[in-house]
Amino acid sequence: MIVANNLTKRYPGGFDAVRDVSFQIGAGHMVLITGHSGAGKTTLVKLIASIERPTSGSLVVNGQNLSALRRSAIPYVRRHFGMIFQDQKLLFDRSALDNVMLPLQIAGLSHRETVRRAQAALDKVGLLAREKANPIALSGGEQQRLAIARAVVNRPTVLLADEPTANLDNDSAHDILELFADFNQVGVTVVVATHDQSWVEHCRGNVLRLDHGRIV
Ligand SMILES: Nc1ncnc2c1ncn2[C@@H]1O[C@H](COP(=O)(O)OP(=O)(O)OP(=O)(O)O)[C@@H](O)[C@H]1O
Repeated sequence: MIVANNLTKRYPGGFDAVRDVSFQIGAGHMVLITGHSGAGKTTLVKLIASIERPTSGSLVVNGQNLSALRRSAIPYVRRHFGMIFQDQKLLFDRSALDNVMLPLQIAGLSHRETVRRAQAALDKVGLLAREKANPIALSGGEQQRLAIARAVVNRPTVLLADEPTANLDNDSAHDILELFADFNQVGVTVVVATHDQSWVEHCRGNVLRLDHGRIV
């Protein structure tokens, strides 16, 4: 469950990218954040991911008030999130499998369990046959699926994505939407910021539309 009350983010310089926003996202729901360019979508996703901190208001995720957290507690909270950002930050000096193994290595899992889970995640996104490939050798859609495998390998309760289908052709974009829907089917809360209209149809009533930082 994600509950925002009167959430505001003011960037240095005094610009309010998110203004007095309140909403609730139920556990296991799939919710779209949409709106014009500059409306505040990325900022809202970063607030939920605790990459940015609110200037005022409260944001409670899975019962924890992120606005009141000590900085040192943030990495622990982030473990509940799988995150997919426009700049995927894939490591191009490692194989696809190594990229997906990384979060599990950081979490301290045994090598055997790390390989097993990373291969299962690659299988889920249809990339197991490419496990040894360098990400540079993958298409845009495949790189995005690799980023998704890495985001879900830690079994997050919330999957957050910012424009996950930007720069993809229609077919690849559709595959990504289906993948998110599959994770949502098994109970993962999915929050996606996008301009892509095909997601609006899929998410039906669960759309947060932003206009100049406010929900409309
Ligand atoms: N770090 C920052 N410092 C100052 N202003 C910022 C910063 N990040 C974003 N902004 C401003 O906040 C507003 C909202 O930006 P944001 O990236 O959240 O919008 P968006 O809806 O995701 O846009 P887009 O669809 O173009 O990615 C914009 O006017 C942007 O210029």
